Amino acid sequence: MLTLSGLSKTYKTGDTALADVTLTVPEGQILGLIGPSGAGKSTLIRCINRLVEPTAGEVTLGKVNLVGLGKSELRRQRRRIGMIFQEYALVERLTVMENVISGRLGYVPFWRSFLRKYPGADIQRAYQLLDRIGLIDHADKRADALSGGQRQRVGIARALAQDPELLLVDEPTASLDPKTSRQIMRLLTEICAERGLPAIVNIHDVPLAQQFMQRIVGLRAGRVVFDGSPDELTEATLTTIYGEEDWNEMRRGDEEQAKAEADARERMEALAQ
Ligand SMILES: Nc1ncnc2c1ncn2[C@@H]1O[C@H](COP(=O)(O)OP(=O)(O)OP(=O)(O)O)[C@@H](O)[C@H]1O
Repeated sequence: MLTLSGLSKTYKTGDTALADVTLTVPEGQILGLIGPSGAGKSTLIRCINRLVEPTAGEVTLGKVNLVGLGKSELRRQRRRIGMIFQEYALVERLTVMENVISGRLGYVPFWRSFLRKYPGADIQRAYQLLDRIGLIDHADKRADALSGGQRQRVGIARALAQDPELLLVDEPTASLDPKTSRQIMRLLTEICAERGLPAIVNIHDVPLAQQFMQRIVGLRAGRVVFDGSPDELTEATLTTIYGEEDWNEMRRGDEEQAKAEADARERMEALAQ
């Protein structure tokens, strides 16, 4: 379980990105973080593993408050948190398998990783993960030979190789087309459910969040302005989170996207006849 208490962040520039955020994410829950640009979503995710230092508040994972830990203890505690990034952050010239197993880096002595001598159990586990994400046949391919969706699958498997107790996911589908985005979200939610793994997903796509998240937290100007289930997310609440002008614009964008997808489907069907 993850608990944030009074979490705040003011950058040196004077920008207050987070103001007194308090929330608990129980085991197995997948929480979507939505809000306009600059609302503090990335800052929130980065404060949890202290890639950004919070100005005040606590981040408690299990029984450990991560705020205030010294460098080496923080490094150890970070193993408990898997990160999945928008741009996948794979090592392009390494193979799929090597990328997945690099999730074990925090656990093996430096010389072993340098010589690429991972323990047999780690290798076996990495193959199991590759099988789970449907890429076992691509194990020996270089990461740069994969499609965007496949790369994000590798990103997911690498985070899981770490055996995390929490997943932090930063805009996982921002570089993917709508269909692949749904496949990735489905995989992510299934895996969290299988393992009882809690996750916080920074997601800019509201319909995708509504379709896949169990709980949605809306941030605006660093504060939580909505915390509830996807079906409680009404037009009125979305207007509160995004502001009237931005929400209307986003909705128009979504409608145009849906229409473009429907047109493309129709054209494909006509070609197939
Ligand atoms: N390194 C930084 N130094 C100073 N200010 C920052 C820094 N990073 C973020 N900010 C400011 O903090 C606020 C929150 O930014 P953050 O990136 O967390 O928002 P976000 O909701 O993730 O936005 P987006 O959806 O555009 O990525 C913004 O006002 C931003 O300008």
